[in-house]
Amino acid sequence: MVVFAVPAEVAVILLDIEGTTTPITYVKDTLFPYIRDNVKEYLCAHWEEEECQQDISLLRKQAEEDSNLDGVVPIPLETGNGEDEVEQVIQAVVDNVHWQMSLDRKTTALKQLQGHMWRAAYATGLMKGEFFQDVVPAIRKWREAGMKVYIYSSGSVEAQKLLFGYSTEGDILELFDGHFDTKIGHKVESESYRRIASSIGCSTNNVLFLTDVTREANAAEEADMHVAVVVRPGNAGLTDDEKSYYSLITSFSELFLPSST
Ligand SMILES: CSCCC(=O)C(=O)COP(=O)(O)O
Ligand SMILES: [Mg+2]
Repeated sequence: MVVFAVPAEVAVILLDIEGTTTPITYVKDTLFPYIRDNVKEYLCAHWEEEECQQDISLLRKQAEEDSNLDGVVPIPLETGNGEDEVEQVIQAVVDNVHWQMSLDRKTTALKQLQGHMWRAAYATGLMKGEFFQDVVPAIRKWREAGMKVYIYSSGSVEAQKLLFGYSTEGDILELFDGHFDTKIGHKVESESYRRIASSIGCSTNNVLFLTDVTREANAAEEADMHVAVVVRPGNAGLTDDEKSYYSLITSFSELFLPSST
């Protein structure tokens, strides 16, 4: 078995979700189709609510920023011109969400709406968060060894809490010391990792970040975090250069903590 020796200065393990704790297939075949299939119905049912209107405002702002991108769907402002106008705005939001999802965009606006939409699906038992089988036992072990464990995902903090709160392993939220999403910055920007360390109250070199995406690993490493790239069934392949440059693990059980020597 391959072993990744966790450096002694590491006190915090920071985890990505999709492709790291959770199969990409769960995200692509369960979470995302739910959004595509239900976004129109959700918007019609919640349109008058403050939270829904805030989500729309954020999506509209994002669409403005995206105005130079191919295929972007602008979201017109509602001027109070009756039901036909509401229907047009709803359709624009639906088309915008579908367009963003077709590109697997990780914008805060899209992720915020998705998090709100998944609430009902988790609460009614329609969906349960899934993890690779090594994940929960390893996190328990790390915590027993005194490690702090945080999540950093493009999925909103609310979506993260649903995934871990309503999972095939029950409610396992107690295993985490905190959650970060793109509100702290994008995962491919090194500044995000500096902000995370500062928010936790440690140095970046006290953190080990586990992710399947080498651009994220690169950004974390630039910020002086330790990184290991997680290779899981269904993840995107790595180039030969990436395979030789990064420390690779295929299971969390391959992490060897200093205290376990
Ligand atoms: C609760 S995470 C839902 C999955 C998701 O929307 C996503 O974008 C996952 O991205 P990650 O940064 O975890 O790879
Ligand atoms: Mg990932």
